[in-house]
Amino acid sequence: MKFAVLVFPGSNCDIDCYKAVEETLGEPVDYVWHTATDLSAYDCILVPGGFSYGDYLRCGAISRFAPVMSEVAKAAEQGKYILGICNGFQILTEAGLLPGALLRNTSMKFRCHDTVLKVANNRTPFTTDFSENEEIVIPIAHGEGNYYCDEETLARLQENNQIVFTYSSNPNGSVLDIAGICNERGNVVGMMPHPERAVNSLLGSEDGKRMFTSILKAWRDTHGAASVR
Ligand SMILES: NC(=O)CC[C@H](N)C(=O)O
Repeated sequence: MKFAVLVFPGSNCDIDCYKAVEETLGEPVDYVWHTATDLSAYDCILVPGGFSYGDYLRCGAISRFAPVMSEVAKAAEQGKYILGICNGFQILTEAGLLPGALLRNTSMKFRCHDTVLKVANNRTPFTTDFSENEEIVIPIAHGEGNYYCDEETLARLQENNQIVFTYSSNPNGSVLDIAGICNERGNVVGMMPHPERAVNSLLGSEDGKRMFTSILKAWRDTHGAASVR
């Protein structure tokens, strides 16, 4: 299974994502610059955190126009796995690949600490290695993580089971304590907490590891035993 880690000017969690794949899964992974126009070689695209384009205008508002983003949309349509973490989540909402928007934290402060998340949906390709309603520890680091959507969208998210993670203690004002969501098909997930920073007990938690092992398992399930290395 081949992973791409997108790199925008100002990404700063790209190396963490790369290492998480390399060390947790040992699968091939490449950095892919934001000007790339071909993602056909990749099975999973990670859109990492950071401050792409300096967060100018609004987090993710400029990145959504990067050349690589039309390839990300194509990959999403093809059913490939796409995970946007923090700034990556912001970019995916700005690009319209996930509904809603990320607003300033209600505290107006950058929040950087561990959070306890509840796994609200363990049936996405990214979450099957968790149990339903399991509580896991994953850190956050953001100034604009306050998930917002209108009531109609929220009702749809609930009906389709698209709320993937919720906070046990809401750090940013997100509607319904939402920490992560998926698209209707489940192959695109966006979340504010950073699973790639929770892949080793030395980092304080290894709960994030299971997002990576889940993705690999999902891919192997759909690509047959021949894909097991
Ligand atoms: N760690 C991140 O990806 C930060 C995201 C974004 N720059 C914010 O502050 O909200």
